[in-house]
Amino acid sequence: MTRSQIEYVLTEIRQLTFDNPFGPERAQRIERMLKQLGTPNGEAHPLQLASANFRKLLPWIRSTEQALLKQLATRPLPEAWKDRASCFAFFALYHEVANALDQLIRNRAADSHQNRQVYTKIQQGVAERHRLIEGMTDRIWNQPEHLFACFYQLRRAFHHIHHEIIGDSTPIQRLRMQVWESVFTKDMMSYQQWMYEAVGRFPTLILGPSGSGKEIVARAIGLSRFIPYQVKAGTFEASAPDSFHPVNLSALSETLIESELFGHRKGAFTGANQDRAGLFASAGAYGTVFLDEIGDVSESTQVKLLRLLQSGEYQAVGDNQTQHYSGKILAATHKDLHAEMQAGRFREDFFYRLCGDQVQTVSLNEILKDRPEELDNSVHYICRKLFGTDGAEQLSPRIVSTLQSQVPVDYDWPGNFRELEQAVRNIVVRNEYQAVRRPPSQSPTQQISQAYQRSSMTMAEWMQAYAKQAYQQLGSYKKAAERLQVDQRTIKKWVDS
Ligand SMILES: Nc1ncnc2c1ncn2[C@@H]1O[C@H](COP(=O)(O)OP(=O)(O)OP(=O)(O)O)[C@@H](O)[C@H]1O
Repeated sequence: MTRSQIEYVLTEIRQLTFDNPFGPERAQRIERMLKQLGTPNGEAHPLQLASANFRKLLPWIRSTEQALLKQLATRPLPEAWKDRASCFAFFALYHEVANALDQLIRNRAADSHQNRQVYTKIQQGVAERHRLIEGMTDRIWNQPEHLFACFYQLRRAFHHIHHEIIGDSTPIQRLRMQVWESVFTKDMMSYQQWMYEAVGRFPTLILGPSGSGKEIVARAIGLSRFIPYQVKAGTFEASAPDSFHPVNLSALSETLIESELFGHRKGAFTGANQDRAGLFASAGAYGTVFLDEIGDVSESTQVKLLRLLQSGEYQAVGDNQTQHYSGKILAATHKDLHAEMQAGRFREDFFYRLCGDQVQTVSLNEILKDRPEELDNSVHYICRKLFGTDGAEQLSPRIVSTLQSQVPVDYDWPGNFRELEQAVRNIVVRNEYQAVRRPPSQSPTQQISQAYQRSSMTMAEWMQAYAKQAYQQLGSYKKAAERLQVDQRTIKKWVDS
């Protein structure tokens, strides 16, 4: 290879190393590089989880590396190339061990023998590239165990985001990019050098309509956390596949929520027959607790969670000893939290503590508007989950055509993917799906003014709607009762009815 070819590859690979793998720039860059470099002579790279173009590019990496090392045997690296050469070494070594990392991910159980084999490969890989990384003083190169932990995290994140968040529409591509950034930030280099611990603990709020994949996004983020590797034990400090701890807060009573999250002591309440550790204790420092339906929790739980977010401190129910949680918190809701805050049902301080970062999921309607073919993809994905690959091949074309003939073209899928899953099951069983159209949603003010013009509400409905409007506007039962000059309990009865 010529010197200018080597320099070109070094420059582009530096960009490629830190490009978001789910962004359009990466695919464009790879295509440009292949155009510039031509088809490689080497064997196709056996990397499994990669696009065809990327596999074609990898032999170029190998030959650039050989040419570079040959050149380095006679003269030192130009100063301006050093940083790029180190990135190049990172990229080349990562892809050399990527299949072995995939194997670790597939083999869910911790296996110290397998971990040690990959670790040794990384150590050898660093040694072989010592001339490419000369002068580099950062942790990545001086602690192979840190490099291993970074590689393992990168691969896990790629794997989970790729496999969990399905679809080729633009909004879904954007969502995958957003999730990658939520894990690694936009500055991957600083993340891997020194930000990984702190950023890993940033709480993240996932917002979006019901059934639009908030839990899927939470799983992808939670399972992609950085976990240090312990050389002596041959294990990671926590088991990655067991590090995600979800809880649906709307399904539990107040006492159960606190017991589930914080644990309880024996005798703390009726039925507490023995001590029990809560989710925060089980999750540990490298775990993630996912608080689903956070918009539904009471003020008292919000206060306890706020304390935990601020100081890491909490107490088990019936215990006065303080415990600490230093893992990650993810929370999700389909509710409009700004409206909830205005109405006084969601604390502002809690909201701001929760959203170290925010991710917004996408409705099925938005996806289908952008790319109608996604209906086929989603149905195929759902059928594969229900009946396996062969079943999906057989069933999904029939299901798609039934949907197309029975569901109006402009149907907006209010229940999102969950509704589509239901539709698939209905068609499998009864060969039909009856989509229920909802009336377009109106604000309380619109409803009241229409009803006023048409005199279409009963007196009781009128009082109820008026009380709700006052409650939403003023933010508390007390203030609404004062304004409407009625008893607070009356307001509460109307609002909650
Ligand atoms: N992009 C997608 N493609 C196909 N199926 C999806 C997608 N996103 C979500 N699903 C499926 O839709 C169902 C609902 O997803 P999930 O539980 O994550 O939604 P949610 O937003 O958390 O809902 P809720 O607000 O009710 O908790 C799941 O079975 C999931 O597998």
